[in-house]
Amino acid sequence: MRSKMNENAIEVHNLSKDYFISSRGENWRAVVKNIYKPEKTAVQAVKALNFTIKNGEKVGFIGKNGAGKTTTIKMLTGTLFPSAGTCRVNGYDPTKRINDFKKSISVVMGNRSQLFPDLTPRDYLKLLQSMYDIPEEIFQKTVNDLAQILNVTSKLDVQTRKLSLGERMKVEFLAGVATRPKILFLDEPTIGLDVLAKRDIRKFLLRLNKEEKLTVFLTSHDMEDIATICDHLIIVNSGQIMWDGPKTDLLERFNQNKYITFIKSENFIESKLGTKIIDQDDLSVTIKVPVEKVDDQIAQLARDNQGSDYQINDLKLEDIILELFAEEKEK
Ligand SMILES: Nc1ncnc2c1ncn2[C@@H]1O[C@H](COP(=O)(O)OP(=O)(O)OP(=O)(O)O)[C@@H](O)[C@H]1O
Repeated sequence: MRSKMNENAIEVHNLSKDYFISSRGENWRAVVKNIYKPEKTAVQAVKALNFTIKNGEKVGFIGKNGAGKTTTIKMLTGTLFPSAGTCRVNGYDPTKRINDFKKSISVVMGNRSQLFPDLTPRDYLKLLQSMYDIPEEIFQKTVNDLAQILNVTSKLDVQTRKLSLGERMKVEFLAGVATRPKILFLDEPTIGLDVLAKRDIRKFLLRLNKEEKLTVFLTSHDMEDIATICDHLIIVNSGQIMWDGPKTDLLERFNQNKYITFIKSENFIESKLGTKIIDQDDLSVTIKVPVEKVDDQIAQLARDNQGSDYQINDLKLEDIILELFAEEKEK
């Protein structure tokens, strides 16, 4: 049943997913035994997730490989049943897979195309138009506007198999939003794309979010994607939530420090630094220093003749997330 207006876009309560995999056995005896009585081991991919996403938020769902991101998206979009817990998406229970629910969301996966290689994008879009029963005039305007923002107008009548990866992904995006979903789920959507294609897609998402209040749920290993698009971050580790909150809160938590990167001198001695090394190679080294100590630290390094070409940088989102994972490991 549809819940009331002004609802949250996504509500997740204790959502869990276990996969069961059968082991083949270490020797032929075990293999034969397994045929008659298969032994199954459970993989806990998602462990009791709880989070809420408001309408119109742009959420970055971040985690290392195997953290449970795709599994979560599959449960939120109704392609996988949870082992425990519940979720509501646009007020619907995804497991019911009713048409109104399916029409209210779209999914774009960077590694799986939804287009038909033999059709042109325009033919595919017409198919969507009739499936979603969208009036001709509105649909044409939507497609033309969106194609222009994405710089793919000239590609709409080219057979899909002849498009480059970037052009195809742009058409996937276009098709994803041409049906006017309320939530767009994106799983690694810019994987393998060049900087220009990424820029067009980021601009496109920000515009749709602003103008249409489209809720965006994005998983990406590209921290530039996350940093430019998202305002709410959920970081997962081994199927559990490690951080859930506004991006600004996370940046603030780490903004008491700066990174200093410099070229090592011939006299460079690690033990003289007196501070944590973040990264180093044969040529350069990066250290983390509290903001108020940056000047003193550089003066000291210069006095000790430790290096040259000092550069002071803020911690980027990518660095912060790496530090969060490091903190978690130390616990
Ligand atoms: N069909 C499946 N059967 C068994 N185990 C699975 C299946 N799909 C995923 N897993 C396991 O569940 C865990 C979570 O996988 P998932 O694909 O959700 O991670 P992810 O965060 O999306 O990773 P990536 O960033 O690499 O895409 C992993 O340990 C994975 O091996």
